[in-house]
Amino acid sequence: MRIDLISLFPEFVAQCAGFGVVGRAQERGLLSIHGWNPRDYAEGNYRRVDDRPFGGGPGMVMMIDPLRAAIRAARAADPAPARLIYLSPQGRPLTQSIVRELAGRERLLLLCGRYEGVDERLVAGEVDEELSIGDYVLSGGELAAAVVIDAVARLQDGVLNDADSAAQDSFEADGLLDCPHYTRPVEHALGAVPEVLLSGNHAEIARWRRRQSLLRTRERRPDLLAAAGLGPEERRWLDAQPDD
Ligand SMILES: c1cc(-c2cnc[nH]2)ccn1
Repeated sequence: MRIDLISLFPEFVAQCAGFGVVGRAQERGLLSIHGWNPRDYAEGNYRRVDDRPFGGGPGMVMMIDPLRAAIRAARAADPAPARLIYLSPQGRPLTQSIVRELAGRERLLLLCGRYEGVDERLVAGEVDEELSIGDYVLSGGELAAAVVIDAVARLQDGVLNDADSAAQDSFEADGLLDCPHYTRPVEHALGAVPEVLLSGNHAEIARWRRRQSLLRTRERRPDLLAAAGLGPEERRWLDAQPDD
């Protein structure tokens, strides 16, 4: 997968993407990330990329032309077509199913705004879709872009090894919250490891983990249960008393 990033701080995202699974994916040629800085396309002595908002108010707005030139340069750098995704609080909330859809694309173009945002005419004229990673305001879209890159990189063929893929299970496999995890020591002042996990009975361990995921999801994110497609035994678990 090729990812082109239009940002005033492309190195910020490249740094975030340089560690762990995503860093390894780049080293192995499974993922490439290219940065395009609108300031490199800004004109005038000060290479201006932002200006005051019409209508007054605080902050600055990113100007159309430097962004548009950077977007065009990014598109021209590779023949593969790509939709332009603008990371903004006004976007569609990012979910694992959206991540799966993005991960299937050959190429992503990610636009990161700064300041109060981007001139709406650029959004209307160039942006294909807007994505939000949550209902809060960041200093810019770069952290959101790093989240998208990490999530889609993990789904590229060959990126996750067996150890890594375990961490993919919860949302990826069934849309539920993950079950609790334990490791050595068995006994600790903070408590012991649940007996079933020491039993070696893999069927019982799998049932226990699934039940814990369901109970934890019901407790913390009941909104996720509707889409989980529960079987009859799982419904019984949820209908039973909490300590059954
Ligand atoms: C995506 C982008 C943003 C954001 C971009 N610029 C300020 N906040 C917030 C949430 N999700």
